[in-house]
Amino acid sequence: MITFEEHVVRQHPELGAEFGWVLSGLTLASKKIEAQIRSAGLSGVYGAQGSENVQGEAQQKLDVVANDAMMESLGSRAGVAALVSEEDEAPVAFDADGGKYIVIFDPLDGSSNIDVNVNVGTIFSVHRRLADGSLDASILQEGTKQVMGGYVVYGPSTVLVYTAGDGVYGFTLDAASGAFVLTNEAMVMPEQGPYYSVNEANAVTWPEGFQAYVEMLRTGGLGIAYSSRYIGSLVADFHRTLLKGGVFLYPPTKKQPGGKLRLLYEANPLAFIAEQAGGMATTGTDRILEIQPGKIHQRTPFCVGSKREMEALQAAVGGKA
Ligand SMILES: O=P(O)(O)OC[C@H]1O[C@](O)(COP(=O)(O)O)[C@@H](O)[C@@H]1O
Ligand SMILES: [Mg+2]
Ligand SMILES: [Mg+2]
Repeated sequence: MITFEEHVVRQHPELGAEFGWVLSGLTLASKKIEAQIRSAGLSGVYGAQGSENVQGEAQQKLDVVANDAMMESLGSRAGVAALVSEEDEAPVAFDADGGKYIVIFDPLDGSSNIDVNVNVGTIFSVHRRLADGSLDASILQEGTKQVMGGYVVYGPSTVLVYTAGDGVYGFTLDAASGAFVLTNEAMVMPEQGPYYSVNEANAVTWPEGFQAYVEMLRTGGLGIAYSSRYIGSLVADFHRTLLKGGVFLYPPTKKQPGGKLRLLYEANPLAFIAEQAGGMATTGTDRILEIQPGKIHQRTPFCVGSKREMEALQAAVGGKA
């Protein structure tokens, strides 16, 4: 039995003892979040909090519970310079001078699905604090600089997936031991898959290239009779795409011409995992991991999936293949 912490420390001794603390903070927080989700109906934490986050989105009670769990579990750890959350306007600095790592996260992804008992998750990205830069510069690094990208899906099983740049590994929370145990060694995304995943209600407001692309998938242009799947929890839609192949898209829309999903704590960690698994992640035209972030809550169009579907997308929307 190999646990998540043991796996990372064995594969990446260069990350140092402080990184072990970051890992134990991440697993502690996700176990707290999973326990709250499992008993949400009993403890009355379903529903809206009655407040908005910095992005003007209605916060759910569980968004706040999950954010508190991440802040408490990671903030007290040696090695953490700052935490950046979807739910907080500004970074929260802890050991800004001594801490080596910055953890950026979406504490609970898929909020709109919480009350109906559909899979939700936590997405995280870890950067090194730059020795000679400000905290802001350390936070606003390109996705290629990530030390680790990962997520936890709270589904029928609680599953953690991570990459630190040498492949993708999956772990399942073992209720008996309370540990995330290695269950998916060296995960590889199929080269082509049976599903496309997109909120088609927005189709009429997508740029033309995206409309033509989805129409091409629907009419057998890639030689497969696709099925559509859309959960509306990015983390769960991504997890399926990683395991089964295909493509997930959140194109620009009339309402959100710059895209909906957030670069630092949604797109970047998942793009890192996708590439490490043999897939691709772009805005349609540009590689996600090479975008220079300008602000912490920046949004981006996000397209991720198998090589075959992604190359066809690049061709349809005029990007670099
Ligand atoms: O409802 P839409 O517009 O299809 O958007 C769904 C997307 O929004 C999100 O719920 C946004 O995440 P949060 O719940 O963390 O705000 C993604 O998980 C999902 O992919
Ligand atoms: Mg999210
Ligand atoms: Mg969220």
